[in-house]
Amino acid sequence: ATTLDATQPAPADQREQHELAERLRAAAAALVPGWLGAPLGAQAVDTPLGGPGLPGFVRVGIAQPLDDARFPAVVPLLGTGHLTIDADARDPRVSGLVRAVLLRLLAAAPAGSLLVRAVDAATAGRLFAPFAPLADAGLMPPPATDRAGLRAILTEAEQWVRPARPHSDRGRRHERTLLLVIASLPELTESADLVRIGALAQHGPAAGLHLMIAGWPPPPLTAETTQPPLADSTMIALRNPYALVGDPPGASFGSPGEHLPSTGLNSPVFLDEDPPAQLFQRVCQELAARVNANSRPHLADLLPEGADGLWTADPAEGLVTTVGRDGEIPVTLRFNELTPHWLVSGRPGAGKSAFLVNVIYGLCAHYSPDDLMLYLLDFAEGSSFEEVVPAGHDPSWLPHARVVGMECDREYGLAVLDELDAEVTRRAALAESAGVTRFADLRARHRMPRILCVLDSFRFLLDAEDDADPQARRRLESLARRSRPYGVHLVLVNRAVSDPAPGYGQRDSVYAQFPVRVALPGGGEVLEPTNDAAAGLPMGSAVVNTAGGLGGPRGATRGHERVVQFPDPQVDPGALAALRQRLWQARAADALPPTIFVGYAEQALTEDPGYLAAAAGLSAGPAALVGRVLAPALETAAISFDKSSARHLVVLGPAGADVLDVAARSLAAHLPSGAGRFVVASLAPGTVGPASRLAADLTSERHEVLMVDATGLDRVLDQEEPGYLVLFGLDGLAPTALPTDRLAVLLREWPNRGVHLLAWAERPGRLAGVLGVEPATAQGAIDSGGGGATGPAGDRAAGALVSDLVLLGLPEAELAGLLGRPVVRPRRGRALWHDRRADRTTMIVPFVLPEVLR
Ligand SMILES: Nc1ncnc2c1ncn2[C@@H]1O[C@H](COP(=O)(O)OP(=O)(O)OP(=O)(O)O)[C@@H](O)[C@H]1O
Repeated sequence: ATTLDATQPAPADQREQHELAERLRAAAAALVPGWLGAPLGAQAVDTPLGGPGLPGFVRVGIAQPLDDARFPAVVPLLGTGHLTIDADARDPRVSGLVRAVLLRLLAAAPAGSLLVRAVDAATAGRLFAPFAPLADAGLMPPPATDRAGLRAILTEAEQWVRPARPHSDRGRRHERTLLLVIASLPELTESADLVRIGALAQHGPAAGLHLMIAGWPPPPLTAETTQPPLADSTMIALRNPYALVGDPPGASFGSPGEHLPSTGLNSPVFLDEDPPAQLFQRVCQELAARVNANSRPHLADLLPEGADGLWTADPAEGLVTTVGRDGEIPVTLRFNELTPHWLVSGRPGAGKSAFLVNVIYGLCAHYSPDDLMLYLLDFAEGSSFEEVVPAGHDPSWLPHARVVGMECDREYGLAVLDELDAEVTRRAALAESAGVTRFADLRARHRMPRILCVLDSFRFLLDAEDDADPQARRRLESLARRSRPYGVHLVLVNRAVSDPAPGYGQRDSVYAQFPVRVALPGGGEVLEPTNDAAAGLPMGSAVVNTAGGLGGPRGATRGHERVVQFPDPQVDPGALAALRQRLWQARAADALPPTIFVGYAEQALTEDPGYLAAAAGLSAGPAALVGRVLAPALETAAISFDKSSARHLVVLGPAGADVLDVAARSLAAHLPSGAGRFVVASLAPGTVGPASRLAADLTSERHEVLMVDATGLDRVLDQEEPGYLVLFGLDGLAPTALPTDRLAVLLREWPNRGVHLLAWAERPGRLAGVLGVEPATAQGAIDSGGGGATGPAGDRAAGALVSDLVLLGLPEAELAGLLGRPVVRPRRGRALWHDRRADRTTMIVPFVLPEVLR
């Protein structure tokens, strides 16, 4: 300071001046690195944006105490006080400085941490035109250009400063700072407003508000408009061609008292000039992009904070999760007695899966698998639930998931509803015997999880062919109605494609059970027809309504409805996988993976747990495995052939040969090596190949195998030795070779000798009488043929000659004839397994042969 004070007249020793300038340059490099202090030439374009924290100092120009001694002139601003310039931005040096300082601060502050409000009356806002990209990012709205605009900004700034301002307004991540930049005041700004500015200067810094005002103090036109210098500000006074920089608030450039009172930096300062246009462009666009990316909610916002929060929530009164944010406010939804079920809709690609994944992960992070169990079913093509099951090299699964179904059949969905219904019945009985009515009380006596069942594209469940299936509707409605007090909750998800949309009105008996409505873009039909809150929703947002979609007066605040922004969990698949891993690692030692049902996938015998157990010598007795039962647990469809059971299996239908093949192989796998006796017959054209491959394979497992044709078969039909007859193409046998009545007699006698039939026929044809449901017909055949014993007429179980039928690819009429009642025809890749003894028909996914055998 002393040295600077000695600037004039020219110091005797200029070397000292140069050394000082050198030291000050070094100091500036440390104090205002990068954007804050470097010359804003074109070369600055590549400097990365952002910094570790709010910049405290900024360069305003170059001090030049001597012609050849220069150093950056640096002043404190953010975090300290304000900056005023005595001329307003009509002076190009001032406009250049204002834009340069603003650009430096924006570029150096962490993205989104600095908010700017600007006033520019003199050029009607053009001064700030290069900062326009920041408007959309919410960092800097278009500048105010008149008194009304100025007042609005002052009001906003006063609210910012007001001590009662709730914390949440300030952004949750960074403590944000507001910079009010006045490049030129509107003409005839009233003294009241000038006083407000003065007051803001006084109280601002403590609340994170700073001012940069060009043209302060304003010209003293009247006594009232005469303003003192702003509190806590560094003042810049323009001279020609340089400027003078006053002392910063609470500090001094000079050393007061030693010579004269300090009057600021005792050196002419050449103010920074207007930065090049491409610099504005780069900084503002990148900043806006970053802020947009940061301001989107993240999955982490929906999860409990830290590892301590995992699985600590109490489900007694309900399940709660954050589904998104309304501005800064997290919006939570519940599954409880008031809002037991949700209905979600959106057009394809509207983010339904994203929304669901958020909800599922949010709940699974809060509640332990002892408290929350999931059934997740998707009926359409899609991958909503791929996130919860093992994929690729990642073996983890969500330990809460019991059943995960993708591209599910209706039957599978209905079976899940039945399982849930049975659980509700069980819980109701427990509640009744305990004398309680609320889930919380029931759970206090019997620890049980809340169950959440998500049915994505649920309309497939309700719609059979074209008509709505009243049976499915009834089951869904009954479950939704009864489950309310027992902690069983449903989420129906609709992929809105139909036009006009189906009605989800309050009066509909099913949908009235679903008070929570979530409308994603294109999904407004879950709201009341008069409620247009979902019109024009942008991607990543949703209307959540807890009153069955009810609207309200336009513009009025609706307590039951909010528009939320929700994150896209796929933005960071690594984080999602890490969370799944964490939840998976935390599972109980005896936790079982979910049953995963993939509708389009084939079921391989060689991957079936029942088959694997049998192959490992762990079977309870001989059984033929024909597929997996289309029900939640996907149990193996096993037909037991132990000694006491009088079992025969006939597979009927065009594609049935493989099922017979699989059944015979699985049966052999249940028998100790060498203990089985099989007669394999190829009776229809095209069956020699599979029959002989089967015979060869059974032989190689050291079973006794006899391969025969029609003639050979005749010789073994009457023999006494126990064993299994595996007949490919039973309907290929000429009626003379095996009259129906003889077959009927044999079917009745064989079990007594330990002989069981496993056969495939393409069509029932003449066998229908033997296989069909009408005992009278079958009995008739027996009576007329061999005079065998008659069973009690009408007693299907006793009269059945073939205990088990597997039916696939047969026309509906033929199925109805065989089973004695109308049934839904199984689609490709599905079969009906009819157990005549139990009079039970079950939809199964029949096993396919391993690739090598096809
Ligand atoms: N919150 C979000 N913000 C922005 N993009 C999102 C958001 N959520 C999802 N997306 C994106 O939108 C696309 C569709 O999302 P998603 O698969 O969740 O939609 P969907 O409604 O389930 O689709 P579909 O009806 O085809 O199953 C994806 O590319 C996803 O990354």
